[in-house]
Amino acid sequence: MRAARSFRTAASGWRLRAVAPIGIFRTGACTLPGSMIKQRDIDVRKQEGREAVDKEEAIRAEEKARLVEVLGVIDRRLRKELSVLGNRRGDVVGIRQEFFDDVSFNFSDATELGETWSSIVQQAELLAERERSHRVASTSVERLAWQHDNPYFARIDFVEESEGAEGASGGGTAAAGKVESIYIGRSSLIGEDGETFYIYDWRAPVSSLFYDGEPGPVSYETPGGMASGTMTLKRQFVIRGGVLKHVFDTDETIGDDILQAVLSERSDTSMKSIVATIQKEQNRIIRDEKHKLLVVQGAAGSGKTSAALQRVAYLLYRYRETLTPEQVILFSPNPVFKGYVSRVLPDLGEANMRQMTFRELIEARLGRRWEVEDLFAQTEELAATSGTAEGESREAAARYKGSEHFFATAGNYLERLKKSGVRFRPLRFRGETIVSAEEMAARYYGELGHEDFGERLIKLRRWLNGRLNGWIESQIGEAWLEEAAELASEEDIQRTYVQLRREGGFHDEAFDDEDRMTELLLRRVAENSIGPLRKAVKGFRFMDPMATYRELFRSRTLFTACAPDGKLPPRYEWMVLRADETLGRKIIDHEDATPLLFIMEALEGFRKVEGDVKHLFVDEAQDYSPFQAAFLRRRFPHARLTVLGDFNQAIYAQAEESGGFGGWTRLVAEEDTAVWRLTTSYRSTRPIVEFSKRILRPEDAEGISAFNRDGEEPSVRSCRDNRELAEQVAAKAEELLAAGYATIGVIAKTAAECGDASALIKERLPDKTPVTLVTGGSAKLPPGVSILPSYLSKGIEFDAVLVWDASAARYGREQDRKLLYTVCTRALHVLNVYCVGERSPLFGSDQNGSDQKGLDREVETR
Ligand SMILES: Nc1ncnc2c1ncn2[C@@H]1O[C@H](COP(=O)(O)OP(=O)(O)OP(=O)(O)O)[C@@H](O)[C@H]1O
Repeated sequence: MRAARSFRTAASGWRLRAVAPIGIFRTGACTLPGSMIKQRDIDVRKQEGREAVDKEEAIRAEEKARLVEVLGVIDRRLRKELSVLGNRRGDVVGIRQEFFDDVSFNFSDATELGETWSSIVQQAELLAERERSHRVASTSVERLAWQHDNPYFARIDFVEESEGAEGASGGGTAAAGKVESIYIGRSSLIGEDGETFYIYDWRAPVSSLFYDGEPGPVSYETPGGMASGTMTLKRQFVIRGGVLKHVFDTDETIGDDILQAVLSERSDTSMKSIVATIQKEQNRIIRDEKHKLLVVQGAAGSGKTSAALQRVAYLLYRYRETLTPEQVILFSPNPVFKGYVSRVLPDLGEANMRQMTFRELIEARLGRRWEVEDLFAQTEELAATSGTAEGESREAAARYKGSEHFFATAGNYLERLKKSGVRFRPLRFRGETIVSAEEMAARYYGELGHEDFGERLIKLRRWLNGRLNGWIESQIGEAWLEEAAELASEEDIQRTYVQLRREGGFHDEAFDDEDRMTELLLRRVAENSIGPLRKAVKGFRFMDPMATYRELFRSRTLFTACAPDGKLPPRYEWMVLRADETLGRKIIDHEDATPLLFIMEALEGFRKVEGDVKHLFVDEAQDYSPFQAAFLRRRFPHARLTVLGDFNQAIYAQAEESGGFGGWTRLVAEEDTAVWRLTTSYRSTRPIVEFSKRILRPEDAEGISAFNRDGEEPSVRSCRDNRELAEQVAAKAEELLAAGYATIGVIAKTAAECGDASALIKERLPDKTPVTLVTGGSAKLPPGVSILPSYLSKGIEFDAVLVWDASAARYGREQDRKLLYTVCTRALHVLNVYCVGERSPLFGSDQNGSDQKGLDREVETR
């Protein structure tokens, strides 16, 4: 039993239980029945209580003294670094101001020009070097400043096995046979002697003892093998503004009290780091270095994203000599999420990894040539056509085109394309064909037929450029060109003149300069005229991936020949008609975008492959189709994968086919794959977790548990119409803001509903209340009231969630179950659901027959 004392701290408002050092209150006296307690026992207990308090005081005094010592070291270091920073800044400003004073300009001839150029380069290099040093000094100052605020959060005392278990607990460095006190913080602090470790970085091997171990025998992994010993003490601190607020000793892995306090805090518009309270099962994910593929299936709010981000920080620390932040990519579900998580790494003292959405990848490659539908637009359209024959066909097509079957079909198609079938676009100028598509195909499959795709295309490009050169020659003397040359710009004439001079023209012995000038000018003008063709050739646009891909939906024989089982997919005929409507008009449905890009990149020899990327993180991985998973693997062939998701939140049509993480786990050999489960939900209060779980089918909800944090029971309320709904939501939002909640999410199913909701809510709130309509393009989550569609709420969280119209009409189908669950699990402290008319049956579809607990409190407002 741990004795505990409750109090509220002035600074943070946390409600903490200060736990006395283990053993201090362990008297055992409480086991006696009251009537049997004699005066002697009471005296003993009083005495023991006094001793405990004395010991607690002694601990506080010891830790305060140590903190003062550490802050002193930080202070001295900070002063030194500030002066270095000042000098560096002076250097940079000086060089910038005098940049051109130190460069001697002379353009009189080529040699002088060369020298001028190299002196500019030298100056630029000097400036870059000083700027780099300035950046290093400034990062160091920044780190020391936050270290001064909160230098460490934990201490463990550890005796290594070989050293014996004797020795007194206390500060200082280790000596053989002595207890080593290890203080753990966000970043390390080493004394000027280079040997005294005042603070260990949370990512150091020994720090894992804090996350994984309890006092007693422990071991941890070091680069040189396992180290074993005994942990004699585990202590947690709350230090703010350089002041020791609380000290807790604990015999648990990470004490509940601190976690309770952290989770009860108000949320922020940016995600926070969790280094002080990483849980054992999360630590395993963060520090895994063995596996090429790490799959994390975790309940909503179980810390998948948090674990992923701390893992990035861990890897950047562990491999700091060989891994740069640019070699790590995190695929995020949407731009809002990107903004939301972007502070975590900088707060941990690391530069951010690259972040992108799958949409951005598609847009970068296809968006300039074609109009590409995004996942959100597809989702909105599926919602709008839901229940119609058209809607069902579209949904089936979306699922199929994301399937492994279709990936295999596309792979087989590529095999056939090696022999025939790639479509080309002719090079034409003013109605005249310079090179026809047939000629290109003949060369591609003739002379170049033995090369692989990438090489073929490069050689074909070279050949086409040769053909264009030949065509220009053939045009000299043609009337159109002479006319165009007469209208040549001043600049063209001057450039031609310079060219001719460089080639040795206009000197005494030459008599034909005029003719050569004319000829060169004609060539220049012809070249300018076919500029767009050259550009197209450079970008491989003579190859037509769209027509090549479309062929699969034109020829049934071709499709069945490529399909692994020789069969057409269901609704193939519908897909053929749809392809005419969309691809035929250069519009790309979301479900066609990845297959088209795959074919295009394969035909280009995957020249955009990012072989340098060493770690790929995919968050909300359940939303990726198996096709997309396989495509990413192909695109980042050398990257280790960390894939995080929750199949209970698979809300897109394309993902349903994958049935979990099959699409991902089949990408890497089983022995190189680890699958971890996170079952405890830390985000939401217990009542919210229990409420949300009942939306799921029992077999899916099984195993999800709530971290023990109390809160108010969620409620489901009925309203007559949207106006009354807005009335209630606006009133609740005001009440919550007044109560100090910082972020309130009003989550509607679609963007269209959000537009209505936003107008109605704004009308009912005072102008000063911050209300923001969050759209697909929003990159930041503002404080106050955010109104957003369900799919944009993925991965983020709010102090309070007000669900906008969860009626049977909006969330009535089985397919809506996971969406509704996702929406409800965004809430940290408060969840209120509103419905216009009949509430969604998904709330009451508890298959055990019991009704929703929250529904007991339903308020009938009619
Ligand atoms: N060990 C921890 N210590 C403190 N807070 C934690 C811890 N683990 C998770 N949390 C908090 O729980 C919340 C949910 O975490 P996170 O967003 O990482 O979960 P998730 O599994 O990615 O959720 P979802 O799948 O629902 O988006 C965050 O506020 C996070 O800070």
